[in-house]
Amino acid sequence: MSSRDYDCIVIGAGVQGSFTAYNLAKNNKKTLLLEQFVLPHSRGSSHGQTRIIRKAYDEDYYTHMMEECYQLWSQLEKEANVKLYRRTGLLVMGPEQGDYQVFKSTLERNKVPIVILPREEFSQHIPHVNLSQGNAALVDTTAGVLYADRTLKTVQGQFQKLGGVIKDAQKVIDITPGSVVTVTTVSGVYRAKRLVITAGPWANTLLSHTGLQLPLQVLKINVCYWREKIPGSYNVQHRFPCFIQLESEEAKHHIYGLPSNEYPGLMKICYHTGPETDPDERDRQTDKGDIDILQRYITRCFPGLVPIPAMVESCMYTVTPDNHFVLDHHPTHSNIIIGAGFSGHGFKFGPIVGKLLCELSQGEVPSYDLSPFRIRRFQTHSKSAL
Ligand SMILES: Cc1cc2nc3c(=O)[nH]c(=O)nc-3n(C[C@H](O)[C@H](O)[C@H](O)COP(=O)(O)OP(=O)(O)OC[C@H]3O[C@@H](n4cnc5c(N)ncnc54)[C@H](O)[C@@H]3O)c2cc1C
Ligand SMILES: O=C(O)[C@@H]1CCCC=N1
Repeated sequence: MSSRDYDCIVIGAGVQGSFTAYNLAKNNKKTLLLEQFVLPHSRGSSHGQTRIIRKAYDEDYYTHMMEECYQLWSQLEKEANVKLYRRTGLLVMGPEQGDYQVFKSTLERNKVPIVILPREEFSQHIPHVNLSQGNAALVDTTAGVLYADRTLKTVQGQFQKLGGVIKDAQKVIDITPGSVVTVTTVSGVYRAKRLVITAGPWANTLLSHTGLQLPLQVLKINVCYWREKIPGSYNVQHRFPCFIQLESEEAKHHIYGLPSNEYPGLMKICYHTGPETDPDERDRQTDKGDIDILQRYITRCFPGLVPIPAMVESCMYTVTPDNHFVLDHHPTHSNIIIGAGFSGHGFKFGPIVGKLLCELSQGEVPSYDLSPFRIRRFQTHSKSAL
């Protein structure tokens, strides 16, 4: 095997590609992880300080996957001797009869420890928040915060310790499928028996070299931080939880937030959708409709925050029509595996996605039923040129 030949190449060193590469190296596969930008970078979907981890979902299969996923997060923390997760709980609020009931049933059915907060006790448990009229509230006590940038550094470091090779500033510009796949970057040509594509917002750009297009939409998300009027009111050390507002007067999509933590005195609250963007032109997208919605919601429900964002960072979602991931073999080239369309909720699944993409690439039976994540569900959308 020459130095340019690998058992497996992974394209894209975001959370999903990094965990996939790490799993491959753990399985003694000679693995190359290619990244277009110099690492670390803030131009994809995995950067920033924090993400929410939770078992509260409306589908059982996500809650099931999270059972094992929590263990994998904890294993990585032990292995690398680093703290990646902080338990805070997740406050779920929503109109009593809507999605809220579905979340509650999934949590109860799966015996996830929750606390129901009756309206009359709400403010005693969650000060400085107004529960909307007709809304109910519960806390998923297993939920918390993941340290995102630290995770990428850790998992990439562990991958390298296992002998894995990372080449950054190596944008892939061509892929030639075959029993041995040839991958051409701006500065080299590499070959492998198996290829995993985890290119986030650039998935379709890369897939075009393989004759496949998926129904993916790239959205720009304004990551807004809001200042506490009284410092500490929403602080992680004062046990303020993460939250999801499922529906609201202001918005059809979820609004979610994390306690003030990474930037003292600032709480992160975002809207779970945004305007469409070209990933290479993200900062030319200046639509602020999401910020208007957040300002109205914060004024009404978080009276302890100044309703003008103190800081706005940028991130991107790559969404599928049903908001479920794509974890599958390429329909024509079975040695090419695709992890895409994480639809703004994929970070927490990184360890399990990495395990599953590794299993798929090795032709093993995946540990979970992947039918919700198959490409063929898009049959009416996907434009395969093959
Ligand atoms: C604001 C925001 C908040 C979020 N909150 C949560 C949350 O609370 N909880 C949660 O679980 N999830 C959350 N998510 C979602 C989660 O962060 C994403 O699902 C996840 O980061 C997607 O990772 P990825 O590896 O697929 O993509 P990316 O991180 O974008 O990685 C893809 C990588 O591929 C590289 N690449 C692309 N093309 C090429 C090429 N040609 N050659 C080489 N490299 C290439 C890119 O540069 C990039 O580094 C949030 C996302 C955002 C934006
Ligand atoms: O995945 C998550 O937990 C966050 C919060 C809810 C909306 C999307 N991302």
